[in-house]
Amino acid sequence: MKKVLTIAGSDCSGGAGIQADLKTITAHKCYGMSVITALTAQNTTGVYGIEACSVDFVKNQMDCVFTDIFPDAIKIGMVASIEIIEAISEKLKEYKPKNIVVDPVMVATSGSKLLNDDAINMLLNELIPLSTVITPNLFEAEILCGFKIKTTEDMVKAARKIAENYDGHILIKGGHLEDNANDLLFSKGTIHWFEGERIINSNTHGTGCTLSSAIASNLALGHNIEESIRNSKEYITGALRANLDIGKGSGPLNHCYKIV
Ligand SMILES: Nc1ncnc2c1ncn2[C@@H]1O[C@H](COP(=O)(O)OP(=O)(O)OP(=O)(O)O)[C@@H](O)[C@H]1O
Ligand SMILES: Cc1ncc(COP(=O)(O)O)c(N)n1
Repeated sequence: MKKVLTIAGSDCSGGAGIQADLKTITAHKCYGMSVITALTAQNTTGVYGIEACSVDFVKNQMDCVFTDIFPDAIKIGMVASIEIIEAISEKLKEYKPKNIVVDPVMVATSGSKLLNDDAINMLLNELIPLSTVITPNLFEAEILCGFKIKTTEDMVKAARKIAENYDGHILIKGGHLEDNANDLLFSKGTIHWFEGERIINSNTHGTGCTLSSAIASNLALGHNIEESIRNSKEYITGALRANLDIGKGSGPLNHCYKIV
């Protein structure tokens, strides 16, 4: 069985973060493992508290995973602080795993900050260079490229700008576009669109986490980057279509739609 590690924050309500990742990894019939960077007290209506893990404890978790069950792919989500980013980078350089998907999580859908402002440069300079693919949403891509993104043309310009300082694959997600949910893959100068019909469903808590852990699972299973994104987009579309409606705010996805 292929092994997939998620390095992310915990969402006690199960919709995003570690919990969404492990559900997604399991739905892909891979073995899921987790390194928790922070605990969040959150639900579908908002984030009500964050307790970051100590740096030593993040390193301890990473050592436990890497020295015993070496992952075939890794998804990195909420990393919380400069110190935690440094710890993760140090351990990735030590163990040199392949297939690293970085979802540069900055702000929750509900508007709460999940990354300290002073940590953005560290994310850019330390963690992103170690990744195979990054999966910013429109807001995160704006921070990475330095200008506003409103249209699909802007998405291409943003990807070109980000690629000036980054060698890997860039997937800019169009979930927050006004019309279709089209995602752009920019790989070494080549543009590839993954078109997605917008599904009318306000329950989108954890879509970014789900997509990035689905991509990591597909890479672990041996698919190339384009196949991995195509399969992951299909997975997320199904999970949105399956229309789970729980909680008082923007609810989670339905990961059970494919499980027998
Ligand atoms: N209403 C929708 N219909 C179809 N696909 C969607 C919809 N909303 C998001 N997606 C898809 O879900 C994936 C995640 O994109 P999105 O832009 O929502 O990421 P995100 O903002 O990081 O997610 P999160 O809400 O977890 O922060 C993308 O493939 C996007 O196209
Ligand atoms: C622990 C954690 N990680 C990531 C997100 C982003 O997901 P969303 O934007 O859907 O709230 C989150 N809310 N919580």
